[in-house]
Amino acid sequence: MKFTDRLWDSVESIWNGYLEHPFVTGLGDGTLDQGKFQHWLKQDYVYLVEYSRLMAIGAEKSPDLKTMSMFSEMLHGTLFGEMELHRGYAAEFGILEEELLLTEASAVNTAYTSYMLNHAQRGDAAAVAACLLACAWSYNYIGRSLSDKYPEQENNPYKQWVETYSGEDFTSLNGTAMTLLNKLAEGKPERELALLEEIVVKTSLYEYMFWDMCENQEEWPIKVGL
Ligand SMILES: Cc1ncc(C[n+]2csc(CCO)c2C)c(N)n1
Repeated sequence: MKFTDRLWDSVESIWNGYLEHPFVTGLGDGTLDQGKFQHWLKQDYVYLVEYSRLMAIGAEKSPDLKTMSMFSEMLHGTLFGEMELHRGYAAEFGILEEELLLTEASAVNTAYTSYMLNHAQRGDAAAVAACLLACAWSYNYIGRSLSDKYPEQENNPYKQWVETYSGEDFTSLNGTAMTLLNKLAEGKPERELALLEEIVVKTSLYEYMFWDMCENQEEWPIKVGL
């Protein structure tokens, strides 16, 4: 049994919760409020900057060249594939990239990226791969589920979103993330596997909190004007 099969059993119920989340169903049927989507766009752009640091840490901690190439492939896919989707939507809304980059990360966003960076810095390459997995896998899972459930996408303003995350490039990046963790987890004792599993479950819960944060357009509980 692959390590990712064991992980699937631990996250399945959380991930099925994403599919019922109003933000996610709104993306699928096109009814999502534009202000909520723009909140996601801005928060996610600065999230992806921190997420990119993870893959650079993974490359640095890689035990061999093949592993380094896989982290690097994901880093390239994020900076030049995924973030291009954000830049495209931002241009449609008249938002400049500088404005995206000036977004102050919300409380949930900060907690999520800090959690991953903490594990990535303290742990080995397997811990870094565990931090990356839920993000790549769950978005591909959501994208594919939405394109099955809502095959009629012609008038959906979020069509590009659904197509990007369900498409070949992201399915392949997700495959890389899964192979990477399965390979790095090989031969590890149960105590270490349990920690990797905890990271994947906690990041899955953070993913749920990120959807909630976007649905409710949350930032921080009190505005202090930093
Ligand atoms: C909060 C949040 N979680 C996951 C993703 C999706 N994602 C992050 S990296 C990656 C793979 C390589 O780009 C994918 C699919 C996101 N955008 N925002």
